[in-house]
Amino acid sequence: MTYYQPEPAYTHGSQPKVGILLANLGTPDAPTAKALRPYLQQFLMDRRVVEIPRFIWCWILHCIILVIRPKKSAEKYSSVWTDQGSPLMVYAQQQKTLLQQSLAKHINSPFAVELGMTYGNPSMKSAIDSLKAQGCDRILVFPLYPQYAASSTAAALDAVWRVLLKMRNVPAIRTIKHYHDHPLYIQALASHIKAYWQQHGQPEKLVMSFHGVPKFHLLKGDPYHCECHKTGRLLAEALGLSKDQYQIAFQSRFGRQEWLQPYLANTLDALGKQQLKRIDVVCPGFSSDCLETLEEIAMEGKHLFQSVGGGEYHYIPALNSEAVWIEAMRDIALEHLQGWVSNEFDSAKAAAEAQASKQHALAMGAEK
Ligand SMILES: C=CC1=C(C)c2cc3[nH]c(cc4nc(cc5[nH]c(cc1n2)c(C)c5CCC(=O)O)C(CCC(=O)O)=C4C)c(C)c3C=C
Ligand SMILES: [Fe+2]
Ligand SMILES: [Fe+2]
Repeated sequence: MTYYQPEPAYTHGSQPKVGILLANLGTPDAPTAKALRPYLQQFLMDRRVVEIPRFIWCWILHCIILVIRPKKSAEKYSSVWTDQGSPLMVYAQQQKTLLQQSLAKHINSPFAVELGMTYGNPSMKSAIDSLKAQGCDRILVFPLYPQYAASSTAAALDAVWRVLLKMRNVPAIRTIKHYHDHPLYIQALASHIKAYWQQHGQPEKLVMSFHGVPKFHLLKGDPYHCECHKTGRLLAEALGLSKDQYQIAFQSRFGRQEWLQPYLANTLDALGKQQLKRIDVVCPGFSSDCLETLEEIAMEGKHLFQSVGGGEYHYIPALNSEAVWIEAMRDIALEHLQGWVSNEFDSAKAAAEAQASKQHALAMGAEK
């Protein structure tokens, strides 16, 4: 009997392989109360997500929330569920496949890409086990959250550490903390929004909606609020928008505590009452569409805005599997893989350096 899980057999002289672990939140296996209950339990028991003292929270969660919420959430999930499954899962799988294909054109050494979820399936353990079984002894963790938040990014990293704690032969690990201000991410968002406007025209105002977190997270040092604002400012600059042409808001408030403000619901209410002819809403913090964008923003948000006198309402889809986003993901990954893989840039640079040193040696020889 051992505390540590069994290791794949060690082979001498095998070529080191690099694994890229795409980490995302996770989603229920089905849009039913039965599938929602274990998913919400795992999610809402995470101290990163809810920081209320355990003895009080366990009681509230099990006696109230897990009795009421699974059925309500299941109804919402049903309204966005696709033939292939939950939108978050469908897009995450597409991102994984496309990133693998795109990286294959740029990396000349062995690598593998896997998808691991903080909650639900495929679990972080199954993803790391698969990478190890494929021979990866170096892993880059790439959270699909552009802005760092303790309740999203750090929760995903915790899930990775929990797996490593039970491992004898721990791989080398690198993590991507954030890319909220990365020029490639901002460019991907801007070109995606411009393409949408070319097809559908431009609104009076662009609302950028980010997932909210409790306000005390900001007061206790979580940089998420500031990173959302920086993304918003850089995106507005890239789109050439003046301050009165865009607005930042926070969605998905949960519970009674104060969350980051302004709340999206209040923003939509105010803009609707101003009788704006058209607003567009985009969610730059979500790398793919999911319940929170497709139901809360595209459906509920539209109803809110129009029920108080607002005009046209457009939800601009997330980056999902857009080519600009896959290319940005690839280049962000390559930046963090430096020294771990040999890519075509390295090969070209190495060839140029070899050529230069050869010429230098020849010249030195000629001088003698
Ligand atoms: C309880 C507090 C919550 C915090 C804090 C929180 C932070 C947070 N969440 C995301 C991204 C997503 N959240 C999603 C769903 C979702 N979020 C919460 C609660 C908190 N999130 C709940 C209870 C749920 C489940 C749905 C519901 O019952 O309302 C999703 C969508 C998942 C899907 O299956 O489609 C995403 C994505 C971030 C980025 C974040 C912190 C910045
Ligand atoms: Fe959430
Ligand atoms: Fe929500």
